[in-house]
This record gives sequence, C-alpha cells and structure tokens, in this order.
Amino acid sequence: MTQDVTFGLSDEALLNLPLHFNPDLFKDQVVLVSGAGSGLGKAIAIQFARLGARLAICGRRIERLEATAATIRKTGARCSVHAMTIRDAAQVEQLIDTVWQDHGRLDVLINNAGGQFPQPAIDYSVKGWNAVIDTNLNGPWYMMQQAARRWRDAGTAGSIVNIVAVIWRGMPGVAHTCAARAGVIYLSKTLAVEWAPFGVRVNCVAPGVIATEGMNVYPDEARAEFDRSNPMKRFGDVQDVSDACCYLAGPAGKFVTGEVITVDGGHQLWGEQWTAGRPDYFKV
Ligand SMILES: CCC/C=C/C(=O)SCCNC(=O)CCNC(=O)[C@H](O)C(C)(C)COP(=O)([O-])OP(=O)([O-])OC[C@H]1O[C@@H](n2cnc3c(N)ncnc32)[C@H](O)[C@@H]1OP(=O)([O-])[O-]
Ligand SMILES: NC(=O)C1=CN([C@@H]2O[C@H](COP(=O)(O)OP(=O)(O)OC[C@H]3O[C@@H](n4cnc5c(N)ncnc54)[C@H](OP(=O)(O)O)[C@@H]3O)[C@@H](O)[C@H]2O)C=CC1
Repeated sequence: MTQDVTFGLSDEALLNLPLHFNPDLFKDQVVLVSGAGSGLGKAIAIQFARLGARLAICGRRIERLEATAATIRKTGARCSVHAMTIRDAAQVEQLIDTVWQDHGRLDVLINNAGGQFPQPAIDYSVKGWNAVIDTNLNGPWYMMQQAARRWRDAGTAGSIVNIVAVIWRGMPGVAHTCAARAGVIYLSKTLAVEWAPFGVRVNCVAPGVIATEGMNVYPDEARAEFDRSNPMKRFGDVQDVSDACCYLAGPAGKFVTGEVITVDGGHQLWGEQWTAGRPDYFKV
C-alpha cells in the first residue's frame, strides 16, 4: 500500500533557498530542463533561473509545467514551456528546434525526466520493461543526440547533465531503471570523448534518496526504511542535486567530462535500499 505523503519544498521555499553560487553565474545562458513540472526538475530549473539563466522546460503535463514557469518568471527570467514526451524521437527533434527558434541558442541540457515503478524483476511484463527503458535510456539519448547535433552545426559549446541513480550495488526492486541508468552512465562516458571535439561536455548526477513527490511511487513499507539507507540516516534535499548540476554545467566544471557525481549521503558505501519492500529472505 502507498499513501501520498508531502515530500519536497513549496515553490515559495524554492525561490528563497540560500544560493551557493554567484547570482550571475548563468547570465544570458539558455538551459533546457526535462521533467521540470515537479520534484528535482522544478528545483533545478528554478535554481538556474535564480542564477541568471533563461529557461526552456519540458514534460508531458502542461499544467504542471505552466505552474513551474509562473514561479520561474517571478525571478525575472524568461521561460518557455514545451509539452511533449521524451520517449518519441520526433517530438524530441521538434523540441530542440523550437528551443533554438525561441531562444536563439542552447547552453545546457539537464536530462532529468525519468521514473519507474517498483516490482520484483521476475514479474516484469514486456510493456513495463519497455516503458522504463524508453523513459530512462532511449528518451535521454534522443535528447542528447539532438542537442549535440545543434551544437556541432552551430559551432557552439554545450554541457549536458544526466540525472541517473546510485546503481553501483544494483537496485533491487527497480532492476529496469538500474539497467537504463547504467546505460546512460556509460553512454555519457563514451559521448564525453566523441563530443569533446565539439566542445560538448557530458556528465551525470546520481542522487540517492531525495525528498520529492516522486517518492510517492514507493510502498509505505519501502519508504519507511529509506532514511536508513545511508550513513547520514536521512533524505537529501532538492538543492543537494541542483547544486551538483550547477557545478557540472557551469564554469567550475569546465575541465570535467564523462564523470558521475554521486549525491547520496554515503549510500553507495553503506545501507540497504529495498524499493519494492524488503523480501522475507532478507528480514533476518
Ligand atoms: C529510491 C530509489 C531511487 C529512485 C527514486 C526515484 O526515481 S523517485 C522518482 C520517481 N518518479 C517516478 O517514478 C515517476 C512515476 N513513474 C512512472 O511514470 C512510470 O513508472 C513509468 C516511468 C513506467 C511511466 O510509464 P507510462 O507513462 O507508460 O505509464 P503506464 O502507467 O502506461 O505504464 C506502462 C506499463 O508499465 C507497467 N507498469 C506501470 N506501473 C506499474 C506498476 N506499479 N506495477 C507493475 N507494472 C507497472 C505496466 O506494464 C504498464 O502498462 P499497462 O499494464 O498498464 O498497460
Ligand atoms: N527523488 C529521488 O530520490 C531520486 C530521483 N531520481 C531521478 O531523478 C529524476 C527526477 O525525479 P523526481 O523529481 O524525484 O520525480 P518526479 O516523478 O517528480 O519527476 C519526474 C518528472 O519526469 C517527467 N517525465 C516522466 N516521464 C516523462 C516523459 N516520457 N517525457 C517527459 N517528461 C517525463 C514527469 O512529468 P510528466 O509526468 O508530466 O511528464 C516529472 O515531472 C527522475 O529521473 C528520477 O528517477 C533518481 C534517484 C533518486
């Protein structure tokens, strides 16, 4: 059973978080954030706007994107809204074309949209497996390829940050997403070399358990243990992730490519995470 719990911060709180970067850091740059209608994507988009960027945001549900855009515009930043699915290569091509038409450039792509459902792998249907691979591997790939083609053709530099997950010890309960995120990480390492000649950097951020509404996907039993899945014994917050994105995308990260920053309170080293609940076998 899963009960909806309020996780994360209000838009007002996101607008008022203390900034850890210079407010002009991304002045006049254009940043595209996928999945910006909620959770991490919304927090990342708002932080880039507060650091001077112009935003383009995408996702499937227009109402949620419009709400994020309204908050972003309170900072004085421009924000265009694009309702689409990253799972459709043609819609991704159209998105990147439109962003270039609307803003005249693109500097940063934050590939944040994603998600999965918890289920023991042995029970996956073909449709369920494909839905998660499409959302978390194919979609981010279409986005990266279209952005990079534009940067190559325009002769301008670009930076990609892919939001992945802490896959290093596997992810029991979400094996499909573990496979997809591992794919994105090694895709990114490969592209970092292939696209260096175009001035395109490709990096990843791997969040551990971060307090967002996305947590409501998990059963109560699983969520009740999440704050004990890392040695800090707590959830991270959205700014832990948005700060890592700003570091990688901005000038501080200019000599970093093909890297993964893990933001997980130490979970990769210690702690168990049972996303579909702890099986009886592991209870004793
Ligand atoms: C803590 C760990 C670290 C990670 C944390 C986070 O990421 S937090 C952030 C987390 N945020 C999120 O995770 C975002 C929320 N997650 C999602 O949006 C979905 O999981 C999605 C990514 C698959 C969307 O795919 P979609 O738009 O196509 O949605 P759809 O509903 O049409 O499903 C397609 C097929 O998938 C299957 N299937 C789906 N659900 C279940 C299930 N519960 N059980 C079993 N199977 C399931 C089923 O086959 C279904 O087809 P059917 O049989 O219905 O014809
Ligand atoms: N919170 C956490 O602890 C962790 C999160 N992550 C990852 O971080 C990212 C953000 O997660 P979080 O904010 O917590 O969760 P949310 O569920 O709130 O965010 C996911 C976002 O992705 C969008 N999205 C999903 N599918 C598509 C699609 N096909 N096309 C376009 N947009 C899509 C959703 O919007 P819409 O449905 O309107 O399209 C939504 O805004 C995800 O990739 C998630 O898996 C990774 C590790 C831990």
